[in-house]
Amino acid sequence: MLTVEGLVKRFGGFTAVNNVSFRVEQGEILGLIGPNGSGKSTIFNMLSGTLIPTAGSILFNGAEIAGHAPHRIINSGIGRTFQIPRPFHRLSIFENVALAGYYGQGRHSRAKADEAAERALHMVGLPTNRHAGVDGLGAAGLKKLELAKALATGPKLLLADESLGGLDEHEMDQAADMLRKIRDELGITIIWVEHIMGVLMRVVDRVMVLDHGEKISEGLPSAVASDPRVIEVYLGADADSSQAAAAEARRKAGV
Ligand SMILES: Nc1ncnc2c1ncn2[C@@H]1O[C@H](COP(=O)(O)OP(=O)(O)OP(=O)(O)O)[C@@H](O)[C@H]1O
Repeated sequence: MLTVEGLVKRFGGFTAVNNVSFRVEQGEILGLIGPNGSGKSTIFNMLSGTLIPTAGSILFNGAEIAGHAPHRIINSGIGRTFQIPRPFHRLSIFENVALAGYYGQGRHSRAKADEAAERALHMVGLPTNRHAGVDGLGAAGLKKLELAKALATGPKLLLADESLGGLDEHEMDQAADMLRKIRDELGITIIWVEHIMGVLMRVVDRVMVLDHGEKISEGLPSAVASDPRVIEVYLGADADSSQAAAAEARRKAGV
């Protein structure tokens, strides 16, 4: 479904993403992890059109989309959530999601956007009535709203950016289960960027690990969690604590 080849992003003389290639198959959940500043968001920003790659190719269902504007990319079927939810506070929950549907589906039909909003809100478990406000939503509710907005755009591929930040353990499990449900029930392919490795490992089919803008490991969660390069760079240089964290990740991943 998605084939990325030789993706590069430079900011001046600094290379944030250096020659990264990967594929995502239809119906897969790919986890994208790496330490702070390793290039995860920069890759998402290139996939969603907010950044233009310095070099490389992004083929989505066979068509080149590298450098396309965000609205073209959304209309072609790639939706995304953002790390920091920024809803319109003067609009209701429903209106926020319907607006995303109106913009994202490129159909300019109010009725279709409303339908998409209703389905998306139902999927994530938020109220579908027209008037419930955004301000009462806590961290978990705002994450759900973010997800509903992305779903209302009608994605075939969903880029989920750090969906678990700010959630407690129970909410994290629920959010991870939600991503799997979106894949299982709606058939949406997902790339999931996340810091919290344990929960991610339980849900994804494959993981790709970045460090300093380069891909350092890729594979099944069980193999990646015990890859010495991942233990060293992602889990920290301290051998004892990194081994313990890897063991914990494997325990949570059930491997
Ligand atoms: N617009 C920009 N201009 C200059 N440097 C940037 C820009 N955007 C990102 N960077 C740098 O590129 C590198 C990769 O950043 P990026 O946000 O992609 O990392 P990340 O893996 O998503 O980090 P985090 O986990 O903290 O979100 C960082 O060193 C960052 O400072």
